[in-house]
Amino acid sequence: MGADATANSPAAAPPAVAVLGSGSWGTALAALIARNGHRTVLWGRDADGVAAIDGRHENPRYLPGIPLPESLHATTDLAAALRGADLVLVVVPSHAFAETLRALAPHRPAHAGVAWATKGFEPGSGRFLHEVAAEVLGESVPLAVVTGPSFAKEVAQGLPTALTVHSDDADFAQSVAGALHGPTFRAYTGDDMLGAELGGAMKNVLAVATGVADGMQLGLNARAGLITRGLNEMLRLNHAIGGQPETLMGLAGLGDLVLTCTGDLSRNRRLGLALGRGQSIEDAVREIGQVVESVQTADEVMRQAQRHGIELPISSAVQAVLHGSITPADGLRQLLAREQKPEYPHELFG
Ligand SMILES: NC(=O)C1=CN([C@@H]2O[C@H](COP(=O)(O)OP(=O)(O)OC[C@H]3O[C@@H](n4cnc5c(N)ncnc54)[C@H](OP(=O)(O)O)[C@@H]3O)[C@@H](O)[C@H]2O)C=CC1
Ligand SMILES: O=C(CO)COP(=O)(O)O
Repeated sequence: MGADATANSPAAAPPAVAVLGSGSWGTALAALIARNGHRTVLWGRDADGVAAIDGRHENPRYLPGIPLPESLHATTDLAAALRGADLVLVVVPSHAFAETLRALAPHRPAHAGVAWATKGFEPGSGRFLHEVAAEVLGESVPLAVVTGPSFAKEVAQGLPTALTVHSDDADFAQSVAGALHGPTFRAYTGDDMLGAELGGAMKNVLAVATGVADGMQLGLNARAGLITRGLNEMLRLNHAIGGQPETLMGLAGLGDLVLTCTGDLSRNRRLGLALGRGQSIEDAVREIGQVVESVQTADEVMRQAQRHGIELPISSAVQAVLHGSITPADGLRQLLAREQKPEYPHELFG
């Protein structure tokens, strides 16, 4: 039997990772990757928060009381965070996505691909984030989206989680998934960035709808009906834009929809609950005190729907409620008054 050529060669060092965005999700993912043994640097813009992560190994504003690994370093210096990185993971809100990419571009090591765990579209244009990334970074840079049902707090606590990494570049998807995958974290891969981004964006809007229904105490039947008809809205828009249906039936769609529509850790669901109980959107967003992506995403989902001539009654009602042009009770009346019809009038899985 021949000798194993790799037996005596040193193991390749795991890729060094720069995580950009030190809110709850960026911190949780950076902690996960550091615990997996990667050299990990977290960049944030808030000097006090960064100092606490780097010095006390805690993010007191976004993940209070959860110990972070000592091996995780944090900095406000973007160039320093990116120095020596083999992989960049962007985890800022969607409204800061393009500006963060423009800021990182001059400092990105030439071989480092860029992934993001941001959910939403570019506000104002409705562009998919992979379109923004390709334009800012260039077509040759490996790109990937990280998405799926994953509350930051639970990931930071080491609770079991599964998510998915989609990229046109299978090797890059594998490398990003490899950095995330660990004893309590399963990272799957796929090649459908369109579907994956659509699912992650739309579920935030639909979580507001179920939150509103629960806030109005409409019952468990209403919640299940909204989740399922919400999935139908996702599938129909996904079909129109050319995403793969199985992506929406997996972690990036159904999985995240169920989590966000039913889990009270969701900020989008909590916004809906508050609106359903009669609170104003301004007060609700202030009380939540973190990013609530649906506020902008509802407009961009409807922009996509109009572009493709697709009717999305639940998403449209959420948009109107978020703009204050109808009350939650009006939204409910509108949905219940719609004509009776087949559950699946069109071919979605062909
Ligand atoms: N939290 C979660 O469980 C999950 C979140 N996501 C997605 O991750 C993305 C980030 O959300 P999340 O971490 O939860 O949000 P948080 O509200 O927890 O934190 C937002 C972070 O973004 C920073 N930020 C805001 N604007 C800018 C900017 N212009 N430039 C740089 N940094 C900025 C904030 O900095 P500062 O504190 O200085 O304001 C803060 O560090 C969202 O798209 C969200 O949908 C996806 C999956 C799970
Ligand atoms: O995306 C998330 C879970 O997968 C987090 O949801 P919220 O942004 O509604 O908190």
